[in-house]
Amino acid sequence: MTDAASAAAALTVMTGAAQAERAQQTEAPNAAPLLVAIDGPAGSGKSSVSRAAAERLGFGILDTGAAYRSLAWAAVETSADLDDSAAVGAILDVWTYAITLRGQQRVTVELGDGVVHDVTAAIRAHDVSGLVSRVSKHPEVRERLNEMFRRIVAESGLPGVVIEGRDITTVVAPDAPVRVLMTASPEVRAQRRAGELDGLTHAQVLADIEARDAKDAQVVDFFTPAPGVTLVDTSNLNFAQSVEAVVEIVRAAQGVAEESE
Ligand SMILES: Nc1ncnc2c1ncn2[C@@H]1O[C@H](COP(=O)(O)OP(=O)(O)OP(=O)(O)O)[C@@H](O)[C@H]1O
Ligand SMILES: Nc1ccn([C@@H]2O[C@H](COP(=O)(O)O)[C@@H](O)[C@H]2O)c(=O)n1
Repeated sequence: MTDAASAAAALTVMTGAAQAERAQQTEAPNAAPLLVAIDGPAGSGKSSVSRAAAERLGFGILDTGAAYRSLAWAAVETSADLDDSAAVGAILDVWTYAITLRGQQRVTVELGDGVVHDVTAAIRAHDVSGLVSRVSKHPEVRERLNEMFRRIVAESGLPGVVIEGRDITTVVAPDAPVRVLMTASPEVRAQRRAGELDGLTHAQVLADIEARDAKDAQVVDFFTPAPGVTLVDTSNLNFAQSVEAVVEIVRAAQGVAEESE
């Protein structure tokens, strides 16, 4: 499939100036989607397992880390100080952010100058992973992104959305009918990630993910399940088993909802 065709096949949700214009042209969706909130530390499998589970369920998937990564990418691109909350906020004032909720992930950022950057690959770079905690530590930035996430989900028009990150079960969607904390031991997470990152040893990957988790955990708790949140430890589960575990939790919640109707 060409880039253009795959972008058309996927559902993209825009934010910012372009989103406001689009909202005037389209009708509001009918019902709020069923929300599946998934949190967890780096490399626990949140993104890949959430994506596969969402496909099985016919739901969309919102990867919230992609927005923080895109913001870090944009700060570097515009030489903004990542530690300065106002400078990072100024990017949010002008940017138009778009991410696909179905199909292959595509993330684009426009920084107010009309140039649309496809950052899908760039935001996964090792240096962006090392910088992203510096933008995600700002409470004002988090509040604005959280608003954006809620809007993206509400306007998706989908029957359900799996939304994954660090504070989805606790801050972004604490009332979601399904809330999961996905964990795995640091060694297992590093092992999985090392397979993806050429040139980095297991020890380097382990050090990187532990350092990022430690910084991120100063802002939000994604190690302990909040009350009502189901813990899924994937340390001893293969990929298919992890997906099955999430799908089962969602199906059980759907069954309970149907019984009470
Ligand atoms: N249960 C599992 N068994 C084996 N491999 C897995 C399992 N879950 C995830 N993986 C693999 O582990 C790697 C990391 O998973 P993923 O990118 O989904 O983690 P993540 O929690 O979203 O990480 P990050 O927060 O750093 O983006 C991927 O290569 C994925 O395919
Ligand atoms: N809800 C979230 C999601 C992400 N972050 C920050 O973004 C970084 C990248 O997230 P990945 O899921 O792609 O690894 C992460 O390290 C956090 O700094 C966040 O704060 N809240």
